[in-house]
Amino acid sequence: MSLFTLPCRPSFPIITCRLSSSPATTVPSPPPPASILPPTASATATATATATALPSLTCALQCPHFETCSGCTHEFNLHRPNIVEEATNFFKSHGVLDFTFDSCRLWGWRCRAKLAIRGLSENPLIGLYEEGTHNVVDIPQCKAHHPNINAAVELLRKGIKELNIEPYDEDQGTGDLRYVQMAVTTYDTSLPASQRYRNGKVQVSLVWNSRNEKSSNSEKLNDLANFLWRNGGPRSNPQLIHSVWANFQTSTNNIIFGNRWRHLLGERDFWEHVGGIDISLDPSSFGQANTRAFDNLLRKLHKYVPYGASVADLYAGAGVIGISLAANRKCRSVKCIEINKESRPSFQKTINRLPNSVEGSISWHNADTSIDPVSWLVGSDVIVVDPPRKGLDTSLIDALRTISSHKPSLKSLSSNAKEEKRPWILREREQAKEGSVHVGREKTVEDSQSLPEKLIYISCGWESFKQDCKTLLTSKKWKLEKAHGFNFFPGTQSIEVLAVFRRSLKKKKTGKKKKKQL
Ligand SMILES: C[S@@+](CC[C@H](N)C(=O)[O-])C[C@H]1O[C@@H](n2cnc3c(N)ncnc32)[C@H](O)[C@@H]1O
Repeated sequence: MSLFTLPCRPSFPIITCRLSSSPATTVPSPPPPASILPPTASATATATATATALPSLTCALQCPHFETCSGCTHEFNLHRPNIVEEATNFFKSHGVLDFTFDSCRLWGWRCRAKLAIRGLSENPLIGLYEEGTHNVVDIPQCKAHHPNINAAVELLRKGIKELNIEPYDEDQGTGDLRYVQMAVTTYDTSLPASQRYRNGKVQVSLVWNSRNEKSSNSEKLNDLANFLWRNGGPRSNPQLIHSVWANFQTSTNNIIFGNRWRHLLGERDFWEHVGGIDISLDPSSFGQANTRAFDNLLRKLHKYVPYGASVADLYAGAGVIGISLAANRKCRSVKCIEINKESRPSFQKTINRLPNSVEGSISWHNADTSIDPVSWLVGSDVIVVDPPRKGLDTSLIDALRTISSHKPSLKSLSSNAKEEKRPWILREREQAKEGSVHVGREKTVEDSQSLPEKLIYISCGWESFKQDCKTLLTSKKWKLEKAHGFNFFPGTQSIEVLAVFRRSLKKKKTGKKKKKQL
């Protein structure tokens, strides 16, 4: 059976709403009647409008899994979650009157999904946990997923049934298949740009309940991978599956991935194009779920970084933000700091593909931002932070709050210098070895001692952002200059924030010393 006769291959909604400014007093539109038809391609719109002007009918989730699945909490007005109101008021109260909100793509936006697999081989459940439980809800028609994730899930379901693959049983610790990660690449330059998104190919990572590929159930794993490849690989038209990976995990905790990864079939490297650069992402590295919205954010971010700046990208993952700045803003130096060592190969591949015209030093450091954060601040003009939902580490917040008191200590300088000898840099095309340093430009003493003038905070956790923002502002060391919101997770009450802070410089005393009165 061809993939396209599968009953659950969804239609492809491509409505895009775009709000350029965010009036604080928008009245939410009433919910649409239950019987409205799903949006169609003819409803495509890219409009600059206020929320009240947009018909809510075109912006409703209309997902059959709403309420049973925990993924979405917000059914109507996807283009403008209520939190935007709160954000607008929050930023206004801190002096930013022109907060903008980009509502981005409303359906089919999720290009990266981790799904649990439970149930029985004859009736597998592939989806998310029901709120507050470990009961998996099947979500074959998820409206958030890129449609090709849903198609790949259906193919996987078919494979599980045909090959009698046993889904994982959490209580017993038995079964074969625990989770699947599906990641879509829309990078295919053989297609016209307008067709690339809808023809995205899916990298499938099967989380297998065994220690490694030599375990007794590994034959089944290979059978399942071959099934996916035979039915969705290059022989199917259009190709659905980009590649198949295995991850081995036997622990009984809730951690999805184990440490062992194996590439099984298809292309090993996964490429995407965002922020003006080609990026490589291995399945073990962090990747943003909403590719299009992330691209919008990066393009906005570029404008806030001066040409030739020296940048520290903290919580960098595979360094996508930092490298994109290096390429677009001709940065003198970019340091990416990331705790997960698995992100290193992706960083290296991305660097190798940069055009030769990108000069300057770009490095990736496997380090914990919370340990000696001052050493990353000193010598940078701009700090970019993109922490997990819980927000900035306390030690980093403290370093930023007391920033001007950081005369670069000998410790900071030497620890930075020490790090500089160890980064995983670099441009393999220049045959740099691990442990060697590529510096496009010698570091000057002046560089090493300067303190950042700008802090750019990218946040996926609104509550922690508000807290961190207030802490920075009450320190009087930072002023909030600009803020933008992006609809990274339509269907939820979450937004991604890009906030720009400028360091308050002490005014120099201009008056002459008063003469002592005689
Ligand atoms: C929201 S992700 C952002 C990744 C990257 N900026 C991107 O957009 O692809 C947060 C990243 O911070 C990393 N991280 C978490 N705690 C960290 C720490 N203490 N020091 C350094 N990196 C950390 C995580 O591993 C993850 O890759």
